Amino acid sequence: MVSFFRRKKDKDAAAGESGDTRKGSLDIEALAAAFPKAPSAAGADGNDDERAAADAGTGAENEARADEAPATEPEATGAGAGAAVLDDPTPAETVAPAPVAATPPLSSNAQDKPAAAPGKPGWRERLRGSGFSRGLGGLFSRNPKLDDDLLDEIETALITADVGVTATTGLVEHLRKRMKAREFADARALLAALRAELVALLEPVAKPLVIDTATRPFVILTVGVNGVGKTTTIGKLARRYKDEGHGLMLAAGDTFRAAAVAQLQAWGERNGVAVVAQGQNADAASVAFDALQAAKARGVDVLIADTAGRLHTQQGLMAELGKIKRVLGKLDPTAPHEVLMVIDGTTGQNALSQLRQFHAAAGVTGLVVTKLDGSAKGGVVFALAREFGIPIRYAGIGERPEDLRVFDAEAFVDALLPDELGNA
Ligand SMILES: Nc1nc2c(ncn2[C@@H]2O[C@H](COP(=O)(O)OP(=O)(O)OP(=O)(O)O)[C@@H](O)[C@H]2O)c(=O)[nH]1
Repeated sequence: MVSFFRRKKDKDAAAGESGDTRKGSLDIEALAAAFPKAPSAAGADGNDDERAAADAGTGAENEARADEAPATEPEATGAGAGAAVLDDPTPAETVAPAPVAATPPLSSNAQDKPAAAPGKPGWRERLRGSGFSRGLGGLFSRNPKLDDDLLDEIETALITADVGVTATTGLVEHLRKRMKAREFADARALLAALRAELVALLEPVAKPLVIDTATRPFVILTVGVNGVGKTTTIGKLARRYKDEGHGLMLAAGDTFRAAAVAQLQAWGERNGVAVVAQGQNADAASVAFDALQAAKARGVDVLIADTAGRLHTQQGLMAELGKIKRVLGKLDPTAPHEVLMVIDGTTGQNALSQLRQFHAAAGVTGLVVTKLDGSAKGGVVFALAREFGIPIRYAGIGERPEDLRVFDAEAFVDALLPDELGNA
């Protein structure tokens, strides 16, 4: 049987993997529409126009470039921690832990969901609904024959699950060769081989983030497109690192979205972690600068800086990431020590062009793939691994603080594959 995707493959490969901008812009619009935000009043920063366009999902982002140079970069003054060193003299405010009762909910429904079971069973429980799991599960529940049709159907299932044409073709053609060489006794043996190949694809990128305790503070800069879960991930990381005994500070560098600063402060309050903030519309680089100064002065182990979501096509906003990095580098030439890009697992193949652009602008050193629970197809993780080889540090498998797992190639693959093989 020649699958639908086999027929479409050449066309899709040309459009999707060679960076067809028209297709990309449709994906971007869909993404922006999926995470609508009320456009805020435009500030003095020309970047606000880009942000407003992105948040309103107008598709005007390509025209709304902010061409002006980023605002004046703060100088390393040797001033005390938290000192105002900006053109805008708004002092940085360090939020001390507050009563938990005052903390707003993490999100509308996060509180009501049952916690994921710890360890590998949590992966399977959360990823069962993924497109990947459903596609292959349906296939193997029919006891298929070991033949070319089965490989075509596997190919369709993988592409449908966002694995991408290049990665899928590589996997399937290798399995086909092995089948022709009579390596497999039956379909189950083929599935076992598929599992091994999927794990082998992910193993090189399953490299946990190691906090270098000799570097103090170890600075993590989080970046990503709007609404992918950056602030939520920072909250989860704060909980994790605090539990591991690290002294922490957070920098509320998402100064665009009205609720982002409050959201981060809520996470800080809940976990007893100080948050450096200057409020909405402050210069993100200056927040990062103040926060690093404060973290150094206090001897904090880990500083995690949030940034506003930005579409990867918005050149002015992408350049702002470079500015934040440069400003951090004035206080510590080795900072940031990790540029952690958060990617929404439901984004599909558009995640590849996002990562390409963010990597070019900010030098991404690690990934967090979020929202792998629920409706995510899961396959994009394989496409990212194959194309970039950038370490995948964590997987977000829910909204609760404990729903951030160190990325584990075997646990992830087993959670996606039919029950009889997966031992997660
Ligand atoms: N189901 C699920 N939801 C998640 C996960 N991570 C984050 N979210 C949700 O995604 C939504 C957006 O998360 P935020 O942390 O606000 O995203 P952001 O990237 O900071 O957003 P911007 O500031 O607009 O760029 C929230 O409703 C989160 O609860 C995850 O792993 N699974």
